[in-house]
Amino acid sequence: MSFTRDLARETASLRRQIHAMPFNRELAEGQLDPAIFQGYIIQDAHYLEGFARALALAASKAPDAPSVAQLAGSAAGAIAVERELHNHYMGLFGVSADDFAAIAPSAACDHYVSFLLRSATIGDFPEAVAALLPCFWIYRDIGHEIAQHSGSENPYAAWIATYSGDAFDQSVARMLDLTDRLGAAADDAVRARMHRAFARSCWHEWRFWDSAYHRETWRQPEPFEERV
Ligand SMILES: Cc1ncc(CN)c(N)n1
Repeated sequence: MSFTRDLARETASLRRQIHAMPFNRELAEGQLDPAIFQGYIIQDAHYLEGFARALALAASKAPDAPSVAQLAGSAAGAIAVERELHNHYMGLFGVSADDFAAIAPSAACDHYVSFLLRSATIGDFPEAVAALLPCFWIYRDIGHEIAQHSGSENPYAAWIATYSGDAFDQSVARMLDLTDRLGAAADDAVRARMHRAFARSCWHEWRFWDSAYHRETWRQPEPFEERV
């Protein structure tokens, strides 16, 4: 069994739950509340910047030039292609650059990005790649599944087309191939770290959609009066 099949088998239950999330079901039907999608897109724009930084950090640790080029290319692609998608929806929703800048990353977004940056900084190269893989793989699978059931009149068609399109497929295939090669060359300890990093990022993907759907904000302490 290939290493990525093994990763898929171990996270199958969580990944099925992600497909069944109300955010993804309602998006597929074109019924997702636009206010929820708007909040998600704003958070995703924050996420993408951190994701691209994590890819660039991982690229700097790659053991060979083709892997450096692959990860650095994915970082550039995330900024160019997915940013354009975000700008498209922010334009539709009337969210200006200043509005965007005034909205802080959510706790879920901050947590996910921090995890990716930590994996790419403190972790070794295989661990960083395993942490980054769900960002590619889960979106491809969700994009394809939704594309099968949804039409061009869906208000989220541009989002669906991006993640079910050929360009995204190709970048996912390259990431899967890289992970398989790293998994095959790794010893048990490295493979165990890769499994942990992969599973944690799958959980972060679930959490990101869950948090967007419930429009979570940072919990704050109640106002507190000092007694003198
Ligand atoms: C949270 C999240 N994860 C993954 C992707 C796809 N790069 C994304 N746009 N947003």
